[in-house]
Amino acid sequence: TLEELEMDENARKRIKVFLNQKEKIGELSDEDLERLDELGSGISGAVMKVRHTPTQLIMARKLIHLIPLKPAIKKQIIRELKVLHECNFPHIVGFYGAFYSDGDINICTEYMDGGSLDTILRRSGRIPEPILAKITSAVLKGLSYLRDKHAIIHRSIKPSNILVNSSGEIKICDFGVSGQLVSSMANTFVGTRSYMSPERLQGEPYSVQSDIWSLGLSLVEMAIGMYPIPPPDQKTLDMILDDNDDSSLRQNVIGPTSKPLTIFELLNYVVTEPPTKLKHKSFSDDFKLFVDRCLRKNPDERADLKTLMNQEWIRKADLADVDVAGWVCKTMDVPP
Ligand SMILES: COC(=O)c1c[nH]c2ncccc12
Repeated sequence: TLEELEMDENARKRIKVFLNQKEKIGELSDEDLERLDELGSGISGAVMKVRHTPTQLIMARKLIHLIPLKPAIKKQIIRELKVLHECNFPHIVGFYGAFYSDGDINICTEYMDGGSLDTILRRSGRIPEPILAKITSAVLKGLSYLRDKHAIIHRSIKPSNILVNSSGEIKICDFGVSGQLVSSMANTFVGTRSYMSPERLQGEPYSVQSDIWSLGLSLVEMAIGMYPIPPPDQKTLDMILDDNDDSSLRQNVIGPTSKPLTIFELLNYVVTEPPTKLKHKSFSDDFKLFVDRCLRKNPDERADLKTLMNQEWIRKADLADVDVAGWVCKTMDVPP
């Protein structure tokens, strides 16, 4: 129940509002959803902004195209996704329901008007450290909720799976709640970049420690504004991060000096080379220490959730008063 979870009062209220809106929905179906906008076309499927006509609720609808799917497998995935109805937490995106319709698994969730952090990053260049600290605290709480209450590990922490809205809420989505869906999608990995930990890339058994690696890599990317493998050389980093006003101009002039790595070279880099570090005077020592604790190649040396939640950088973040809502509205031209 919500009572047993430590939540502040207004977080509890928001979840109650969400749940009683959800009661009006009943069974979701394709003909009740009116397409409004495209939110993102990832590799695993597209995400649309939709309106549920019977209730007028605005939702995000993710379509996962999995062919061929035997009816028994489809039914198992939809059944396993029902666990999402019990995932009610301030830092987990709300779930309205899942259904199957002409070849697609449809997952309908809460619409977040600030969108995902990869979109934000493309718009804003990079994310200020105080905002990143709030984001990290939210992600750590979300990961510990999933593990402690549902024994789930996320499996794909990355900027595109962290969502924000104009109320300043920060939530994670797209976690591996359905084992069957995870295995049905296992060999559909496509893409030019990876947030996977070295142990997972090498097919070793992995745990929530693997999510910690992905969090660390995502933090470096959001802090410097570019995918951090291979790590940019110090000159490029100084060029990007030194607070002279024409740094954005010079950033275009500089550009990547070496040719981009192929996906194989990139994955090989993660497994064979030393981990990326955050090195620049514009970042606090606490932040650099936190990232170092996340980006250890040996999962046993990598800090665990509990340790990270007690790190100085996070303790200060939880006490800090940061206007996340204002930052989201300014960055995404969303009305406050
Ligand atoms: C996979 O889920 C999503 O991408 C999203 C869930 N809710 C959203 N709201 C805005 C943008 C993307 C999403």
